[in-house]
Amino acid sequence: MLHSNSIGFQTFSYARHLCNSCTRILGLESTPKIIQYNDEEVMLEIIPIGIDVDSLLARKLLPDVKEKEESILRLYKGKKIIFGKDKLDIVNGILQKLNAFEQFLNFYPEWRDKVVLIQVVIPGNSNQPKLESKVSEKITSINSKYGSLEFSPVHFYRSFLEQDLYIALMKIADLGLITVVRDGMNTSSLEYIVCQEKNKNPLILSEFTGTAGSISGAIQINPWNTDDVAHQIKNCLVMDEYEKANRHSTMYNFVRSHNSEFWANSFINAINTNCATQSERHSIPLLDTITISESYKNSKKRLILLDYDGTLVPITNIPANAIPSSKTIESLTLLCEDPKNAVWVISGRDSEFLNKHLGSIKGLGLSAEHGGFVRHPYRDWESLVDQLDLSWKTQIKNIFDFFTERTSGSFVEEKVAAITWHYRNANQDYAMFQCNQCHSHLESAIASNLPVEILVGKKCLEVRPKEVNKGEIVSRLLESSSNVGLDFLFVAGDDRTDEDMFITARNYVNSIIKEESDENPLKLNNKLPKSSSDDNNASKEILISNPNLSKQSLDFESEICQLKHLDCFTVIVGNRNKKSNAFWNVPTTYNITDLIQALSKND
Ligand SMILES: O=P(O)(O)OC[C@H]1O[C@H](O[C@H]2O[C@H](CO)[C@@H](O)[C@H](O)[C@H]2O)[C@H](O)[C@@H](O)[C@@H]1O
Repeated sequence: MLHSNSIGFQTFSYARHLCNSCTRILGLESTPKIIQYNDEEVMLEIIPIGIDVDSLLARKLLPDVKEKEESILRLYKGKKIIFGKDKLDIVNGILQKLNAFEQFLNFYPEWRDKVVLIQVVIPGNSNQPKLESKVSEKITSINSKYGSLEFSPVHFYRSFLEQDLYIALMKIADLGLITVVRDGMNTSSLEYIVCQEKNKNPLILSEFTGTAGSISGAIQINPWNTDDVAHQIKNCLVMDEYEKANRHSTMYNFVRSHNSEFWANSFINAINTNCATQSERHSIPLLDTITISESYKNSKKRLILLDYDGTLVPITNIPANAIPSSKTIESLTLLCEDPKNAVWVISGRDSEFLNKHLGSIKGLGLSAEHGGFVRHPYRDWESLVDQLDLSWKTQIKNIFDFFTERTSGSFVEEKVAAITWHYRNANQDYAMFQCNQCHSHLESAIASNLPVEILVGKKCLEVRPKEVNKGEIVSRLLESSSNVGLDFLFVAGDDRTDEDMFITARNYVNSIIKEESDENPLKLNNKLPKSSSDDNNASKEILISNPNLSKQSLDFESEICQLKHLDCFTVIVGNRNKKSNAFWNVPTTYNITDLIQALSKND
């Protein structure tokens, strides 16, 4: 399933169950609409099944059907007919139905000779001899207790039902009774509603059916609640015509509008939309180094924001060993020496580590623990988490220690305001399993009660304060007066926490465009692509952020640049097929090192 682009579900709860299983068993990240799998997005759609209403409406008028209706009515003259058709499977709730019907006859003796339950049972997916004998016993017991020589309250047909007879039974029924304890795309309820177009008789529907979520005019029941179902049977048999008509019209309108054609179209639309989004996403272009070099050269005020692990420095097995190369240090030093540049390393590492390896670079800005601490160039470290309650750390540490003891090779990295459990050096299959257990425990038992966010990192689980993220620190830097008049913005990162930086950069560019378009509406509007009025911001943003465009676009871009020039380059390091908010991609940290070296010598 996880190799699909889209998965369609009958109900929201089925989609939720899959999400939960993927998060808890496989450790995947998910939202109610998306499961993240191997850098791919599996889209979850709720598309309840529909039936071919028109052909059923036509079929029910056939003379054969009419004939069968008349013969059944003759057979059960003077009786109310309750109808049910189910497969002989444990989940179809036949026993629950019989129990409820028995209770109804028990509670309401005045109805004993006046109602018949016609129960059609078709063979199930497997042989169910035990269930079959229980059902037979129950029917015999009801019929002997409440029936007579002339009349049996339960009429049981065990066979495949010919279509015309099935339609005739649904047309003449006074009540449809569906008591399944679990099902998916069962269409019996929909067929019953269409067949009742004229009589408008009610439907009792188990809350566990796949259609219960959409058929709001039905009487919903829990099939395990025998007494309630018994009472509802009686209420339906005495329901007034006005209520019947109201309930039926709600159900019928839904079934008509959500027919099989609508169902098929919903699937096709979902697949088209999702595939289009995914193919767009798959084309994160490789960073055009000529364009960025030219842009760098022509700019006068630059902001350069770099993540550390996986961006400036390759991933290593032991965090302490991930240290910058001399080439990286030299390039950063040169970049910082240029008065046009403000250069920052924004990392999840703690301040002590960043100080040790990057602290001596003059003019370099540092941000530690995902923005919890900052060191402006030539200043001391400043804490942004002073006011936060960090008492949760002890509780999280205890949980991480528990998993560390049981996962050989894993360890805990404790920082001031965050805490990380690393398992890169443990047996991977087992560690992944442990990580999922730990994650699941944190999500269900801890996260909702504590002011924290849980992050699935690269072979690690990290817990940090909710209020802290890299986007916040980027936002502060962009808003700071020292960055007014910025004309070159470069942001590079490799993991989930860096996405917050990309999003903030994108929003910043969009806000500038909005400002410009508000100030110069004519000039900008004349230049906007005509077909994309709803998408104006996005188009403009791409034009600004992605200078590698067609001639026509470049003309438009240069027009914007005259208003206010800003070239923004957001770059994701690693797999270019990965979902990201960055516009550009480079495959490895070495490309970043080469790039910053080239830029530092470029001016
Ligand atoms: O924001 P970053 O600079 O990317 O830091 C994120 C985390 O990086 C470190 O862990 C990761 O890198 C280690 C060294 O390559 C690797 O062994 C580990 O598996 C990775 O998860 C760091 O230890 C964490 O504190 C940072 O939050």
